[in-house]
Amino acid sequence: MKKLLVATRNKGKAQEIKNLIGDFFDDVLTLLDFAENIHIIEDGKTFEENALKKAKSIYGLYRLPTLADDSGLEVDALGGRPGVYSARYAGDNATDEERIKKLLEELKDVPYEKRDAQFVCVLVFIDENGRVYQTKGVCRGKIGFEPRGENGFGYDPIFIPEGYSVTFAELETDEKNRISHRARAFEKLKMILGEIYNEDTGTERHPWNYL
Ligand SMILES: O=c1[nH]c(=O)c2ncn([C@@H]3O[C@H](COP(=O)(O)OP(=O)(O)OP(=O)(O)O)[C@@H](O)[C@H]3O)c2[nH]1
Ligand SMILES: [Mg+2]
Repeated sequence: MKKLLVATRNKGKAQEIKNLIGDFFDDVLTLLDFAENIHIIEDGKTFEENALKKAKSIYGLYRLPTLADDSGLEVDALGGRPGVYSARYAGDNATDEERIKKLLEELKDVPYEKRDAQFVCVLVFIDENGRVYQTKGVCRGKIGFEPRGENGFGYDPIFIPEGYSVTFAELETDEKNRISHRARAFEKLKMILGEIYNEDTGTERHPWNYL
């Protein structure tokens, strides 16, 4: 029975990760399944630092294969903000609605052609031997003028991915999971997992950093 621990307390993210991880593990647990309230302080300046800290903290406690996802929304007109502060953008206990409201307020005078943004996802995976692997995925798009759609989580109702006229929250779950920043980071992670866990494929090993 091969277990994966996912170092997240975010329900929307946890669900997407379960959809995206494939069949490398028999059981995928997140911190939401744990009775203890494990809290990791995300004080890194980059997604990479925070993802590594989350993965190392949980691996250090259980020594099982562990995955962490640090992600966020970078808005060009705001010089990349909220970025690593996406979760805390409107204060520690704010809701998704409050974060969206604050962002739309900050962008109220910015015209559509200047509302470019990107979602970024960095994954750090630590295998049962303590080896660390990192991948990254980016999805570019625009910030809309009002929230639209019910699917997804977080900033999804205001993010319109490139090549689309609807928001992430208006897309079917499967469609978001084909094109999102997280989907792109998972494509690369799954190549690595394939090499770690299906060693008999006879293929050349790739460099471990798939950034
Ligand atoms: O609309 C969205 N669609 C996405 O696909 C997405 N991915 C990330 N985010 C937002 O970016 C922050 C991540 O912060 P984050 O990586 O620290 O996660 P978190 O604190 O929510 O949970 P944890 O994994 O740290 O426990 C949070 O505000 C998320 O809402 C998204 N928003
Ligand atoms: Mg967090």
